[in-house]
Amino acid sequence: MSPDTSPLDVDRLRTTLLAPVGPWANLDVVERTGSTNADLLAAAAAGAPDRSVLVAEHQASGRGRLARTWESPPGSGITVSVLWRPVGVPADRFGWLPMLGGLALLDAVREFCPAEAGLKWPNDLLLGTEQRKAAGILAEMTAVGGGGPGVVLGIGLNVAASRAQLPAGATSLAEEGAADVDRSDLLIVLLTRLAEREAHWREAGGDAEAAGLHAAYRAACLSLGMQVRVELPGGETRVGMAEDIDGHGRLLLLGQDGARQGVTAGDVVHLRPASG
Ligand SMILES: Nc1ncnc2c1ncn2[C@@H]1O[C@H](COP(=O)(O)OP(=O)(O)OP(=O)(O)O)[C@@H](O)[C@H]1O
Ligand SMILES: O=C(O)CCCC[C@@H]1SC[C@@H]2NC(=O)N[C@@H]21
Repeated sequence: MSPDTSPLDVDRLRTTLLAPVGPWANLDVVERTGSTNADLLAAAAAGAPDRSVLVAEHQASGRGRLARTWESPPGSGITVSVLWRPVGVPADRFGWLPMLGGLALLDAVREFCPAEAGLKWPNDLLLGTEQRKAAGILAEMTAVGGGGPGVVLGIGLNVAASRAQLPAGATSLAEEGAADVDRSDLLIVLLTRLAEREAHWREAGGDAEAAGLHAAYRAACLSLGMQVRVELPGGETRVGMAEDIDGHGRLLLLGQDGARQGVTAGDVVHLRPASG
């Protein structure tokens, strides 16, 4: 399997996705950068508009949660960041954006890949019978000022890479039965689904229940119903049944003593099956 797919068709992306035809205000595709999230956060601080998109063919220092790295063999996947400034939505509801992004990603992946797909709370897309990680999502708040509160949501998705090119435990669409995926087609579907879900959420004032997000996420989340061990900063761990996601996007754990505790996504160092 070759890691190389055709280069992204920038003209087609722009004519399909940019206003007035499409939902996005700005779309740049760069050949190479360090991190699309870092670049778009800097652009946001300099006043980049709501609904800006940045895509990289080669991302040399992609970042994941908690200063981890995101590895992406050049031209073999999708590395994209979007900027939203959801005017009118209270910032304490922005915690739903990574999950909204996960649902849009799942919609897109299911159109191209026959394998079983689901979401691991809060930010991973898992594929196949072994439930390996094929994509990750990183949401970062924009700096205060620079055009109102906003969020940069970054998505890394493995499309054509072989397992040998990826970190242990990872997989790609190609490895799970989706050969020869056209990355431009996939990116168009992904950015369309992202814009639809976010517009719906924004119209609902960020209310995940009203936007139907809560129910959709519950149905897509593989973590729910499992006994899990959550490692928190400082080495603290919590074990319990992952019962639900609450209105703020926190994972509700039901402990063996019957007590319920909410876990915030940003605090999770690791979330694993309790037996693992
Ligand atoms: N292209 C990639 N595909 C899949 N996984 C990757 C890729 N690049 C990096 N990773 C892994 O993603 C991890 C970051 O994701 P995250 O913070 O969700 O941790 P995790 O290991 O997936 O979760 P957990 O420890 O809770 O099981 C990195 O530590 C890295 O091992
Ligand atoms: O699994 C994770 O922890 C999240 C990974 C997020 C990776 C994407 S790739 C595009 C964007 N730019 C980055 O530097 N990170 C995100």
